[in-house]
Amino acid sequence: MAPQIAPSILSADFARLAEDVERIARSADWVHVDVMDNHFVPNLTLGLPIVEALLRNSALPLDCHLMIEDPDRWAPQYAEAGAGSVTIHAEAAKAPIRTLRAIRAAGARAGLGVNPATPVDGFEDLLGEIDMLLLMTVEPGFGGQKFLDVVLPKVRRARELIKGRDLPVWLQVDGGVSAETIERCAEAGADVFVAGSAVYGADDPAEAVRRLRAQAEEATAKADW
Ligand SMILES: O=C(CO)[C@H](O)[C@H](O)COP(=O)(O)O
Ligand SMILES: [Fe+2]
Repeated sequence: MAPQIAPSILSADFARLAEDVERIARSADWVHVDVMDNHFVPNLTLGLPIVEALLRNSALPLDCHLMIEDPDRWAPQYAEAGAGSVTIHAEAAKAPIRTLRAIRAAGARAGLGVNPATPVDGFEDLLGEIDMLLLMTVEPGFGGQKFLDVVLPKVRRARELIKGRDLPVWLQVDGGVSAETIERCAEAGADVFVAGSAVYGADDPAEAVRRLRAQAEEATAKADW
């Protein structure tokens, strides 16, 4: 699967969200939307009404990353609203299989997210229930943090597990992904790259996306997975 770039609007201008999404519309694949509830993570961002408004304004699929305490209750509503993908956190979900199935039944890709310290071994039996595995490469909660190299062996391990089962599961890295780190992520096995500050902190966000894509494609072509 060709590398996908998903700019995170966490680093966009929240007063001009539609315009900032439009700025990357022709170069990005997905728009990554970080939903934070100030309970699962110590930050508060946006919720369903804003996602619904973005859905009316964006031609790109919305990739909703739910960093919330009660994803079992909320995730299906994001899928029903029309999100392209909905990711719930393994640390937060109490009924992950039911919730992942509800996301898929509503027509969205189902994602499972794991924090930097959560191992992926133990979730291999859920791989058949998901379309994407999201590995946090920073502690969730804020944009602009430093990439955690310590997660890279887990990216490799996750790629092995996905390959071993021959499943069409996207492997997404999220946090601190930039021109300095994207190649290491691609070499380790990631194929979806979330980048917030590296895109919206650039003078030309669309060009930043194109550069990240070129780096990811080159590193993937050289990778051994
Ligand atoms: O989920 C997230 C934080 O919890 C964000 O998606 C992520 O941090 C993107 O921002 P940046 O690229 O600036 O790290
Ligand atoms: Fe995210």
